[in-house]
Amino acid sequence: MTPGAGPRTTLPDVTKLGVAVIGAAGRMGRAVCEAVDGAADLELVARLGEDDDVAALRASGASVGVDFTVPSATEANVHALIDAGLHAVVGTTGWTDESLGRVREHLDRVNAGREQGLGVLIAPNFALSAVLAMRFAQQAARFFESAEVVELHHPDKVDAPSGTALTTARHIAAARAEAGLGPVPDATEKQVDGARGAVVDGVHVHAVRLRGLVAHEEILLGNPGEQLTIRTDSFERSSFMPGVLLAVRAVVSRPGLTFGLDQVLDLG
Ligand SMILES: NC(=O)C1=CN([C@@H]2O[C@H](COP(=O)(O)OP(=O)(O)OC[C@H]3O[C@@H](n4cnc5c(N)ncnc54)[C@H](OP(=O)(O)O)[C@@H]3O)[C@@H](O)[C@H]2O)C=CC1
Ligand SMILES: O=C(O)C1=N[C@H](C(=O)O)C[C@H](O)C1
Repeated sequence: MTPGAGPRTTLPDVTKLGVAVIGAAGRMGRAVCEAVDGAADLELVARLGEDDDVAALRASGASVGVDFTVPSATEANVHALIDAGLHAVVGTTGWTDESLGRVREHLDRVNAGREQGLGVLIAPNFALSAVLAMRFAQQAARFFESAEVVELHHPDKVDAPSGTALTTARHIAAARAEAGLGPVPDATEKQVDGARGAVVDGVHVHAVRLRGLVAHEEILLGNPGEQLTIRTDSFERSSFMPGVLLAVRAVVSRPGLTFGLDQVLDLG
């Protein structure tokens, strides 16, 4: 574990919220460290990588751990943060109903014995444009016969489809089911494997990987004679930082599990 701001010669500033970043050397981790460093009310007290022990954060002065790592590591990190008595903000992808359920149970158990409960906030996307795109897609879905999701990312991304696209597709599917819509129309009888993308709760999701891109998504909604396209583009990782900082500040007073940044925005 490397102290956040070089060798520390004084105790952490107790008027600031102490933040530890896990995955600190990664693309998002580096941006989060910089954003936390630049926030007057936050103090970056630790940067962790793959070989560091999350349990050591107990004595670091950190109140919140921020995880931007890899899908195979994130759940264990969150349980370790809870065991160390920290709140958690998580942007890493790969969460399922089952892994979310385990975190919820863990929090219930730990919070039963605490005056001030711990919170975990997991968001598939912290960019405001993406959060709004997901919400707009959910609102529009019931009015359209067809719906497909196309996500486009940098080629160094290890998972496909993106966590944002999975969440978008699930929201669209739920809205369609609630409105009593049947399956999307599709006469395909014969295809090269994968040509129609992945199917998430009945919604086709397509993943593009292209050098030069950061994070982008298009939601296509179709009716006879018309189309609605909802598009979000993160051109830079700075787009995620206001949402991450908002989540860090919010999570300390939101005991239990929160899924999605929309939950802390006043979206109605
Ligand atoms: N919610 C959101 O708004 C966003 C979410 N993401 C998601 O965040 C995650 C990270 O993305 P990105 O920063 O681009 O990925 P990177 O590969 O750049 O960074 C991941 C970092 O995690 C480290 N790491 C791997 N395993 C562990 C572990 N067990 N404990 C601690 N650190 C570990 C890696 O170290 P090493 O390289 O040494 O293995 C690396 O430094 C992805 O799941 C991505 O989809 C990305 C952007 C926005
Ligand atoms: O890996 C990325 O870059 C991103 N991952 C998240 C996802 O999978 O949805 C969020 C954003 O799309 C960037």
